[in-house]
Amino acid sequence: MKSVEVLNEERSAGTIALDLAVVDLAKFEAAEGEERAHMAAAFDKGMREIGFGVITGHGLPAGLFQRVLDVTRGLFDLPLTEKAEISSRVAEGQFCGWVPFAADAASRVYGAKSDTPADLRERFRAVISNCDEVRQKVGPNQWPQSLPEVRETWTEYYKLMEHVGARVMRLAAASLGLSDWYFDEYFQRHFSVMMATHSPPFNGVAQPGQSRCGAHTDTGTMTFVYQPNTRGGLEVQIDGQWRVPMPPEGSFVVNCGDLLARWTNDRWRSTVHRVGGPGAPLRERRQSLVFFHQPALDVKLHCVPTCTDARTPPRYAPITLREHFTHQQQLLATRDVSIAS
Ligand SMILES: O=C(O)CCC(=O)C(=O)O
Ligand SMILES: [Fe+2]
Repeated sequence: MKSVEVLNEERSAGTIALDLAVVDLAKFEAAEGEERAHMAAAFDKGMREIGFGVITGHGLPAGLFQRVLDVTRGLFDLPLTEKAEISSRVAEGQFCGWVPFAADAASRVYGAKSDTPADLRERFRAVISNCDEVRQKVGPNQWPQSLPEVRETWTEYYKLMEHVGARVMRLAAASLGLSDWYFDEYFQRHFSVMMATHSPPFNGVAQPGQSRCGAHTDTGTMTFVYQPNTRGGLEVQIDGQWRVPMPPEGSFVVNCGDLLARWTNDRWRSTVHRVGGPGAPLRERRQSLVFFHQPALDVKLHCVPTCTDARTPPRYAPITLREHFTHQQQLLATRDVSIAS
């Protein structure tokens, strides 16, 4: 068992690539019989053993990633006074909007000590949904008035990602031996969060254990990460070593969060990861686009039926996403968090 602090201080293995199962979504959807079963099995194996995979063939238009990165860079480059106007800190309970550089630490949320150094990144988050309960949970979106293209481009990306998320959950269903549509109903009023991160070029000396985003697991179901390059980027902790996924250009790294691990009775793994840890190059500006695809807030998630049998009873009680958030906060407040290595 390693503490979060120890994980944060462990040096990046740097260039040791992490091999991930790559699934071409369009090919999967067109495949039949043995070929389809083979692709589903590869995804299942990746989620069981590593908790991470790669999605290609998602159909997002060429150039969209770069457009979103460009307009969002414009947002991050706004004067601080303008960014303060769209801050997520304007009101209690407000979630959408800009989060300043080094304002918090993902590891702290995960349970690290409160003096864990802050993450070397700023963020912007939006939830483009009309569902009442979703809006109530996150507050209004906070778009920069001087850059209308941010709202337009983000809306385009978010709408396409809703669809990619639903398609990947069909792949997930097939991988778990369920009917393809098993998860659809849970995502009807989904609570998905789009987030962009920005780490400006860093020439200073990072504090011990400081990174662009400290060691943590994701809370929700599936996370889709697009990063334009891997330098100073995502690192995944496998067998005690920090390893670097090397996804093909234009693809997503996809990972399983705590709630999906729970839903699958721990058949799938929610694996510890971080960004630009000690030893990683931080001199270049880094941006990433992260889409947390999550189910409806108030639908009970019962153990996936193919993940339990007479010898493997459900380990956890049914739970909703909203209850899961509360439950995790309570756990973090009380436990001395250590992570199995
Ligand atoms: O920026 C990234 O590539 C991923 C960040 C991350 O893991 C997170 O915020 O949960
Ligand atoms: Fe994460």
